[in-house]
Amino acid sequence: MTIELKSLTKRFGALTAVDSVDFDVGDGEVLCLLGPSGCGKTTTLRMIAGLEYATEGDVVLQGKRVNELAPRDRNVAMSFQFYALYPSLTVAENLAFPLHAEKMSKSEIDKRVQKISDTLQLGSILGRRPGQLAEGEKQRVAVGRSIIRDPTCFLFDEPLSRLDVQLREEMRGEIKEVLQDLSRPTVIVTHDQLEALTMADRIAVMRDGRIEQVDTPHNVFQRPSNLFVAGFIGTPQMNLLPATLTDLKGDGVAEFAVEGNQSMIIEVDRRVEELARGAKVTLGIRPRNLEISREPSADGLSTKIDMVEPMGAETLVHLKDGHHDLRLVTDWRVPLAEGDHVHTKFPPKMTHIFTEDEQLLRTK
Ligand SMILES: Nc1ncnc2c1ncn2[C@@H]1O[C@H](COP(=O)(O)OP(=O)(O)OP(=O)(O)O)[C@@H](O)[C@H]1O
Repeated sequence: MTIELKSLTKRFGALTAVDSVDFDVGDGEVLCLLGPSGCGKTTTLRMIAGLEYATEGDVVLQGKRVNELAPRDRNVAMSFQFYALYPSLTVAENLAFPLHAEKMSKSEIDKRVQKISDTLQLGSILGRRPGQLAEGEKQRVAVGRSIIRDPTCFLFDEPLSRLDVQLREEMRGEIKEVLQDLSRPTVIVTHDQLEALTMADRIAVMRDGRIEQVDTPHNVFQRPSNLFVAGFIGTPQMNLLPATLTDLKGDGVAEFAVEGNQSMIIEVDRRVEELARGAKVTLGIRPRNLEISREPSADGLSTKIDMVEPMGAETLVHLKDGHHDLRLVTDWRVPLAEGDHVHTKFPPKMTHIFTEDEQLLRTK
């Protein structure tokens, strides 16, 4: 492991900005720190870079504890945005710029520029100035400039936040490819879940200074370890319904009383059998997993269509069951009218169960 954080904690006076954070990042691995504003992402990154000192815990880079080392002695590359090229310098000069501070020979600098230019396919534009580049090209040069120093690890803080949507989409894939080729550990801070889901090998979801889950993008989405992660990851947001387990029918089939007096019988995780009747739970189901039908049945709730929002290939339907708002995404072609009464079905095994302590009831 080349970046290891051990019980890393940062306090600013009475505020614990980062609270006993543990994770490690291997060579060639991209870990995204994801979470709402103020949850401690940037402070964690700054402690790895040495721009903030840890109050407690350790930062270990390539097996060596670096807590007391100054940023320049850690040989990490930290960049905030892939932007701001020097307009009067050529692409080659922009790329070489960070190397001048390192007192490198001209031939070594040329070699590095050549290598980066090959990796990012900048060969044909090396002699141009930023004003003569397309936006996507400028971005590639900016990425190149931030990785040319060959540090032990890369740290990026919201690297794509200033870009427009289309460029962001292009750059996500491109940066991921480049980082994979470089075989260094990378930590990227973002509050944009799409960025994390597409660029990360693993995502660390943070809240209030703590890590809630560190896992692959697939697992963070499919098996959120608690209610916070479930609600934070996924757009539109997962439907979360407070309910009480009223009966167990065997084989993971259970009856729930959903707040507001409706009950339904659905197939869920078999571990539901470990809960006692009367247990308070939260049922979580993604909007794309809900189904609607005109016929009432026991495996769902009767609802009324509150709003229909076309989203191109899919339609977002807002439903009300009297007490809750449910979101459903469908490509259903049958016309749906606002005010219609429909039955909202919870298909087998699509519903997550969160226990009273907000943790996911896990499959064995
Ligand atoms: N130098 C500082 N002095 C005092 N408090 C600070 C300092 N730096 C950060 N904080 C506080 O620590 C907490 C975590 O901040 P941090 O910038 O790490 O969050 P973040 O998750 O990166 O947020 P954002 O996405 O908004 O950048 C916040 O409450 C912030 O106000």
